[in-house]
Amino acid sequence: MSTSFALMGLRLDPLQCFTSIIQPLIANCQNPTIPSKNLDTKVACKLQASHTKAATITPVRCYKLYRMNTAKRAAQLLSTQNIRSLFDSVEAFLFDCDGVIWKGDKLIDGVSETLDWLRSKGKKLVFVTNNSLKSRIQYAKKFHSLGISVAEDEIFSSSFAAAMYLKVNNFPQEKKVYVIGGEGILEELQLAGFKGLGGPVGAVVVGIDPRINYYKLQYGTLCIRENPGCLFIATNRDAVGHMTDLQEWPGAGSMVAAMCGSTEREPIVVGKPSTFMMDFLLQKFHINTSKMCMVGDRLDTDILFGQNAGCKTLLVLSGVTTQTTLEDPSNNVQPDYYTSQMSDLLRLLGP
Ligand SMILES: O=C(O)COP(=O)(O)O
Repeated sequence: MSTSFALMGLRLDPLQCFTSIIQPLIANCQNPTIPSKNLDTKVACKLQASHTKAATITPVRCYKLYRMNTAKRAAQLLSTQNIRSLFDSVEAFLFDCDGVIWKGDKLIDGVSETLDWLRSKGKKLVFVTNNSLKSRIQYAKKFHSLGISVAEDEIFSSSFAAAMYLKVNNFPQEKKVYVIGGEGILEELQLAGFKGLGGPVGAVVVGIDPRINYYKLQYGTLCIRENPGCLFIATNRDAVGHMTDLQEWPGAGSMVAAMCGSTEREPIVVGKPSTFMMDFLLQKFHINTSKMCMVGDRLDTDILFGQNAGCKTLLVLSGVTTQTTLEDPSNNVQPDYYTSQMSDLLRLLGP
């Protein structure tokens, strides 16, 4: 028998109740355990929040706690009062690139000095980008051309994630991968031993593609619809990005949406907010995620990625998110801190 829940005048089915209320609540709890996922009869989870004992809770109580929890956790403006505790508790800063480090090919003010200063203070620096146009090697060159020294293995791009997803899932080398996206994906696939041309196609990877056209959509659609078991992988679903300094342009989300429309399938997303890349990051940096701070300009990718992985989170307003969006009542992703741009770390704490 199926059950639905009435919350704030809305009727939610058990799955909606779980994904929109209980999951976010669990993500905010320190030590969650879910004894039962049998949502048809009764939704229950054990909650170990800082101020309550473990208890079985109903969806309504869950919702109230969730509201209390998020209300308490509204983002704090980064200031001289709170920055020290953040800084001292963090061993690694994870930086998103577009909107945090650069916009298009233009470096954001103060980035270079701030990164140098963080390194001089012994902080590990990691760069996590959803933009799949470049491979890790190409990103290292881009950093270099902008006067910043970053090693290839400090960069985690969604192009790399797409190739690693196939690798860890033992994608057969004899099958081919059709790519709607940029050179970065093809280069990472090649480095991982996969081929992008010929047939039979066993996976379609979709990322941002400035040369998207109807033929590519048709070929990708045919592969997914006609080849049994063909994987549909999206590097990311960012709505927009700063492909140039002055404007926001359609992001990979628009190409992925086109493929969802024609295939009537949902993709496996390997970029932020999925924590798939975190496993690779942890192989290099043996640091507990609670000692990491994810710095990003998007709530639904960067900040959610940080939160999903258990990192501290800092939103910068130098990219796509405005303070109005952050404070809008419809926004349910609250970072721990926010500030105008990443160089505020240096301004508030530096010499
Ligand atoms: O360009 C994009 O779509 C996103 O890139 P970012 O993750 O570096 O912000």
